[in-house]
Amino acid sequence: MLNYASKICLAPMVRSGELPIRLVSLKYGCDLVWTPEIVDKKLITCVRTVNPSLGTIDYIESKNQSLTFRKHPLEDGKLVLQLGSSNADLAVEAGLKVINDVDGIDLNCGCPKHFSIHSGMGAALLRTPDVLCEILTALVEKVGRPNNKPISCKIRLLPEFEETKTLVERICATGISNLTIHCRTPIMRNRQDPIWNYLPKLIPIIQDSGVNVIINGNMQGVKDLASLQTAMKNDQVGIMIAEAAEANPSVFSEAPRLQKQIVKDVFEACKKYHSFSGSKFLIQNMVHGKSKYYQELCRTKTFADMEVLIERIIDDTEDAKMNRITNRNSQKFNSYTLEEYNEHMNKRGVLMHQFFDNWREEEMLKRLNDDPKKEVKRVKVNSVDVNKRVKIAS
Ligand SMILES: Cc1cc2nc3c(=O)[nH]c(=O)nc-3n(C[C@H](O)[C@H](O)[C@H](O)COP(=O)(O)O)c2cc1C
Repeated sequence: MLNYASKICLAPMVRSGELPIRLVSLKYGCDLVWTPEIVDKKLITCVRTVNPSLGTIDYIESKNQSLTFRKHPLEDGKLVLQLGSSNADLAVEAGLKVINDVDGIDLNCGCPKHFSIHSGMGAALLRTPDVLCEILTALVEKVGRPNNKPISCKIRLLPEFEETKTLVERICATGISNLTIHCRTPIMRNRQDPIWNYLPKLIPIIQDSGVNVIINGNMQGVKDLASLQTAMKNDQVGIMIAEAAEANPSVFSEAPRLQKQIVKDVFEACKKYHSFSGSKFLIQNMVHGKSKYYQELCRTKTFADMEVLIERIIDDTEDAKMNRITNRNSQKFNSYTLEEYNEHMNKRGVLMHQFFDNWREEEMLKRLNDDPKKEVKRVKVNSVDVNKRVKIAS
């Protein structure tokens, strides 16, 4: 049975969390990988096929023969499939279909995008806790337990502490094994710093009910796991990374690779396992828009074009963007040498300590201001401006 404690994980990401990124993340030390959200109805219509030439298991949508999900044996013991659902029966049917090929099933309860919430899925489930818990209970009883596989879910915070706590208590009573908290409210965007105000009160409630916790929201690399654990004095909590890994999946390693090296790694996996258009999207996320290669990359039309370009990038020791580590978070791109990157990550560790050392219940449990148009009044734990942080905390 999958153990989620103290793990560093690749987040579910539609389009981005496809097999090449999952494989490269695992190569650089990621412990567990999530698939992009797959909607229950779509998964149900898929046909499972063994692909002998690639050694993969493929789920192909019967209507248009498109590849919905591809699993590689290197993912064995580490793969969580994320479902989008608003119906317990459909979730169970979809879960049973894939359960033998994955190590756990996760329910997406955090996506705020229209395509998810208009049909009651994603973040809409946070406002329909009866449906949310019915789906989780059904998945635990009918998919997880009979197959000895864990069920988990990923949520966002609600603006009020008490309503978040009540929801979390209900979710933990469904029998799930892990709860991932994306520390933003549903209307917040990734460009906004996540909010950790509720964590010191929420995490013990979750862990005391026997459920593991993973923290998501602007995590930037493996050092953040150790920093967060020591700052929180909690060696069981794990972290999940999305955008930073989308831009450079070697952030799971203590010494992330330069953009040009990582682009090469991802390209090799793409050529083997992914479509050209899907691959181009993945690689565009790794090439800084200000790199002189970005426009050329956008113009490539085949894997062969792309390969020629990537060889030129590898040989170029001058391009400042490709010869550094790009760390994308909160939709900002920053480039570092390895030394600068380590310094940046160490500063984050200091900030995490300061945040939890200075945490004050009466101040932190106030309603979260989640209006993206207003200056959010909260402690900016993720700013690297230590002095500013100290001023706020004092
Ligand atoms: C391209 C992209 C696709 C995403 N798709 C999903 C998804 O399928 N399921 C989900 O729960 N969250 C999804 N998310 C949200 C991430 O999993 C994560 O919660 C969010 O980006 C915050 O993490 P970060 O600050 O490390 O980026 C997506 C995010 C991005 C950037």
